[in-house]
Amino acid sequence: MLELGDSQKIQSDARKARDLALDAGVPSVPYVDGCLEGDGILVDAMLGTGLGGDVRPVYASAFEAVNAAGLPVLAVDVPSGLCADTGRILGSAVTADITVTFIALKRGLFTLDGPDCVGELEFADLAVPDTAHDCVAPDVWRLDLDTLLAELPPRPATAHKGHCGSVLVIGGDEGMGGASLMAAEAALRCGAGLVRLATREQHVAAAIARIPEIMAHGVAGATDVRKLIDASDVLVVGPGLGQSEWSKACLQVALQAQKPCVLDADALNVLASGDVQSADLSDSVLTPHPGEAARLLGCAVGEIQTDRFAAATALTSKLGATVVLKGNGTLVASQKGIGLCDYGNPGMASGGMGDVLSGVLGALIAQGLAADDAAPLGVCLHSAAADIAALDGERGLLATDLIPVMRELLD
Ligand SMILES: NC(=O)C1=CN([C@@H]2O[C@H](COP(=O)(O)OP(=O)(O)OC[C@H]3O[C@@H](n4cnc5c(N)ncnc54)[C@H](O)[C@@H]3O)[C@@H](O)[C@H]2O)[C@@H](O)CC1
Ligand SMILES: Nc1ncnc2c1ncn2[C@@H]1O[C@H](COP(=O)(O)OP(=O)(O)O)[C@@H](O)[C@H]1O
Repeated sequence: MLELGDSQKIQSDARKARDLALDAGVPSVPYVDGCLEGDGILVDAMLGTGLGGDVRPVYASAFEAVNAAGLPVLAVDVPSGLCADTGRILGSAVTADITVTFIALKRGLFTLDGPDCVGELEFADLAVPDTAHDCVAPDVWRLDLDTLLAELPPRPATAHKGHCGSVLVIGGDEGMGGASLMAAEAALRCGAGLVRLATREQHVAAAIARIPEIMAHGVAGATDVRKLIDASDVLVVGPGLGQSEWSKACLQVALQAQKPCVLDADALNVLASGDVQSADLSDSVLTPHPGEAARLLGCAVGEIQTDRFAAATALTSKLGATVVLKGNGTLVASQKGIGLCDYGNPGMASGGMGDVLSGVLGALIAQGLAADDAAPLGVCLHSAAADIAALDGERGLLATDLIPVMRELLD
């Protein structure tokens, strides 16, 4: 046992654990620079869930030494330096190979920096009885794809395309026709009965050539879009929408329609700019990445990432919608609480991933799910598909690679 800091100051349970170790004959020596040479396993039991502000320099230098030692690291409960509540590294943290967490899963292990510090996660309940857990309501739910998939009703044998809902994707300003096309393709492949696309005229031929099942329309402005909105059940607005006058007119008419919407990308940016009048979004899903979330809340990206749980809650309260705060450990916030998706991988950091997600969500709402049920399922489906697709490698993973995998998972 290597003791870091003043052992006289160790209190409560930490002191009990130290005394037990000493009573059991575990030799104890002070931690000094260079003492980590040799072989074996490093057990990181330095700092835990009580950590408040940034770690002090003496700890930070020990963390760096642990990380540089080249030995396997097992962290107990939480890797030292990681905030168990937010998943943020508090200045410096241990990067573990395995973390054994006790009694309950801590939400910070699953989002932001958490997964990078945790390594493989093991859970030990320490035989705490269920009655103790019954006294504490979890504030975040870990989403499970199989459980969520069970909520999607099977198609009746008599189903026809009119039963499966119609999605209208609105987007694809100059230079971004691909974004709205990816959303439309994902919506069709995730089971929407009909998919229409309202886009710039110049993208129509390419859209039909790639996917003739999509009804692609060139729209010049609000009047053209309104006709398509009237024929559709769910609107997916934003992929490649841009922020031009055309973009604003398309978004405004969509919001006025009071139909369930999935708002993504530039729809969120235009909404944040205040250039359109918002509407009742209670049946809608908004899918900001941290940059878009910052614009919507009028703060810096760093503030969003400092506490993603607080940011997701603030967004759902401010906008009155189900909110998907994207990124490593995506959060789904609604009136039901916060769901956390721990599927997904860094291969997803490539253009178009969010556009595909918006189409998935549109398809699920079109098939009868409420916004706050479609969002957790769609997010898990998308990220779990990315994990399967990334078995061929994370680098070079394309957003459209997810689409056939999602189809398989859905069936
Ligand atoms: N093939 C296509 O047509 C594509 C079109 N796209 C569309 O392009 C439009 C604009 O996308 P841009 O990428 O320019 O703008 P973004 O708003 O996505 O990104 C602009 C800036 O926001 C911040 N940001 C983005 N992601 C972040 C994250 N995860 N965490 C923290 N900060 C983050 C960064 O500072 C970034 O430089 C959207 O409408 C989008 O749908 C993109 O989806 C890419 C593919
Ligand atoms: N490192 C990561 N780990 C897990 N998921 C990620 C990671 N990076 C990106 N993603 C996911 O990929 C998608 C990216 O969406 P977005 O940033 O809107 O992309 P785009 O604007 O190119 O469509 C989101 O679903 C996000 O959660």
